[in-house]
Amino acid sequence: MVLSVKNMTVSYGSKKAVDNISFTLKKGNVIGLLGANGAGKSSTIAAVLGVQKSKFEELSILGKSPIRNRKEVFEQVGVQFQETNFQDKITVKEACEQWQSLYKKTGDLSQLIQTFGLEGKENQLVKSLSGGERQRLAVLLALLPNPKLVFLDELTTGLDTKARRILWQHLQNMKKNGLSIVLTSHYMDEVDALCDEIIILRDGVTVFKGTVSAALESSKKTSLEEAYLYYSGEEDKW
Ligand SMILES: Nc1ncnc2c1ncn2[C@@H]1O[C@H](COP(=O)(O)OP(=O)(O)OP(=O)(O)O)[C@@H](O)[C@H]1O
Repeated sequence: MVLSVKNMTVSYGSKKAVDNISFTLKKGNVIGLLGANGAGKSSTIAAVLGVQKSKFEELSILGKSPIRNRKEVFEQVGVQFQETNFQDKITVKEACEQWQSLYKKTGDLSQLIQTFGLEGKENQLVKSLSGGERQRLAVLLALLPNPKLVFLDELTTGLDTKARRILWQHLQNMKKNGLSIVLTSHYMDEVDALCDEIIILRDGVTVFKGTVSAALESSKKTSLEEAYLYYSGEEDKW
């Protein structure tokens, strides 16, 4: 297993933000964490990465503890944050080089710059990139260590239709080459295109875990969006 989480709970004071979540992820598979705003997706990722305190029976990434074997594990793991905080006066190239220096081995930077449509923008300040370009840079940085597992938080928020489809295509190819992905998304077309399995969280509780087709079957809905709304408790709620 690339990732194994058993009975993990994240609490903020007396509030349980994630209640007893369990899941596993195999090589080359994609799992989607879904749920309304505040359902516990980011807290789950932070706890799995070991940056948020949690209680658990088991937590292992590539067979090791991300807490005890932090350095070793994170050589092989990429993380895209919802809002990557870049320094004010840093260029695209400098941001990539800074990120590269954190890892012993990285993938081919110029290839990735091409893949993510940032060629010709290497010397541009990151803060002057468009929102979509900055988002693509954040995904590029997550993939820069040539990871075995990558965490993508709100992967294509802010990307236009074409950019989303190109990105899905790239991820599907990387998946075929064995990349495992944990992603959060509010877009069910994206989930449908990429995920082998989904977990739907509602107030921190896992209300559905399984494949997209199992979600359709058990909810008796005809689209993933409807099934998602049914499970997440967002139906008819503003
Ligand atoms: N540091 C914190 N202290 C107290 N409560 C927190 C903290 N971080 C998150 N929470 C609460 O925990 C719950 C889960 O938040 P989390 O950010 O994990 O949700 P999410 O599913 O990622 O939401 P979104 O879709 O809006 O990003 C929310 O009710 C949130 O207000």
